[in-house]
Amino acid sequence: MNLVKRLFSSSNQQLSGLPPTVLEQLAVAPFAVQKFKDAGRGLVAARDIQYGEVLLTEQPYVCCPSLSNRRKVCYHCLKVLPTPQQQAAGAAEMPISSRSHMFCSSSCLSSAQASYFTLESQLSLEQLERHCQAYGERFPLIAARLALMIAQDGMTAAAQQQQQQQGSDSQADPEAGVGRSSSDVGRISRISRMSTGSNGSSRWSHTLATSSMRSSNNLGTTSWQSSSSSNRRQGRPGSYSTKAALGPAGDDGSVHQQVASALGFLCFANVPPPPPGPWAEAHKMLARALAAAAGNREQEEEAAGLQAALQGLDLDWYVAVMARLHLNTFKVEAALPIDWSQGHAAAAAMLGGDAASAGSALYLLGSLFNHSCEPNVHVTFPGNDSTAVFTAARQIAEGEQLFITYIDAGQELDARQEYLAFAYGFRCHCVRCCEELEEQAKHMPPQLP
Ligand SMILES: C[S@@+](CC[C@H](N)C(=O)[O-])C[C@H]1O[C@@H](n2cnc3c(N)ncnc32)[C@H](O)[C@@H]1O
Repeated sequence: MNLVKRLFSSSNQQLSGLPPTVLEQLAVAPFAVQKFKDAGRGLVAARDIQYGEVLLTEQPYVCCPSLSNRRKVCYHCLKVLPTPQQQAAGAAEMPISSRSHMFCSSSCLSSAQASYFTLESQLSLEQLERHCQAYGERFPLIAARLALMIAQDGMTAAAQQQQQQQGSDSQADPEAGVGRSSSDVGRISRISRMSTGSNGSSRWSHTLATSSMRSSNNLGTTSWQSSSSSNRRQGRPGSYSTKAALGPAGDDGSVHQQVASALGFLCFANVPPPPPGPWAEAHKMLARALAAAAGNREQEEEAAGLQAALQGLDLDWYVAVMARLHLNTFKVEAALPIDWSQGHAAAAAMLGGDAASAGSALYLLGSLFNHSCEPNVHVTFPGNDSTAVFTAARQIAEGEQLFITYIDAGQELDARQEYLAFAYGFRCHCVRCCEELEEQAKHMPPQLP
């Protein structure tokens, strides 16, 4: 514990931005956060760790099912749903269907409704889903879920504020406005802040990097290319920090601020303006769907609250979110039932493509694990849902850095190096890569003088 505190306090300013939930988990974890020269923050064993020890069990901050397996997993927690045979045998809880989405339990449906699904059920994300299918993208759907969480909160906050105001107006002098409670005032200012962002203007065109901004991003000097070949671009020095674009972080209780605080602490890819075309296209589709929902609302206050929230979800916000999702999202691997009647999809599932994935999820503390092609920590999803369990893959000594693998570590050296540079913007110098590079160099033909 002392080591955790020492490492934590001796590290740079970025660590003070860790969200409270992450700090709580870190306080009981057998590891600490440390800053590394070439890899940004990472996690280090705070004591000797035994092989097979569970280091962390984490729920996702946000997750989303893969398009190909949407009807096989819970729309909220990604739990694999019982097969029709299991349902018929009465061996499992019956899934609940709502608006063509499946939920594993009524509590998952209620949690989804309280967060994003009430609003989502009133609009269509079909166009965005088609776009994701066309580009093989999964992150726009997570960004959409975050946007729905923020928009639904803006909408309900405005409606509640109206109700409270009506209640207090009937008791107090309406002209003096003395019936407005302090929480009303907080909500009013919160909605107006959400609509203008941190500086009240669009940030995309004029927020250029300064060296201090770049230093808050561990990719500041590296090149980055998106994992989607359709939006390849080279990260250049001179691109800017996108943290401000997430909106003001804080604790006024709004989901917008919570999301800004949570995502603001994650590392992100430098995305120089203009934004990648497919990102701008996807954002337009999302904004259109949300705006249509605002237009369809009967309650004036709700519509106004939704409109106000939407202004904070501009293209800058979207790019800032996507720049984080690309570097930090995990694929949730689950034991999905294989439908052998779907020959092609069954083959893809066997080969471990997207068909084998329950979905994608973002973990806040889990995002601090750096990569090695010979990891000492394994990530599994033993509950067949989005709860990630990080386990020691061997005995680890106090002070050793903890690594997971971001890729299929069974690949050859060149493929691993190429993919890590392409998708995560770094050159891997793990022990295995260094040894294999050395071996490769021995077999290179001698250079002519
Ligand atoms: C999921 S984050 C890991 C935490 C990150 N280091 C941070 O400061 O938040 C992924 C990013 O960390 C950096 N990274 C992870 N493993 C690395 C490694 N072995 N060598 C260099 N950079 C690494 C890369 O910039 C990568 O895009």
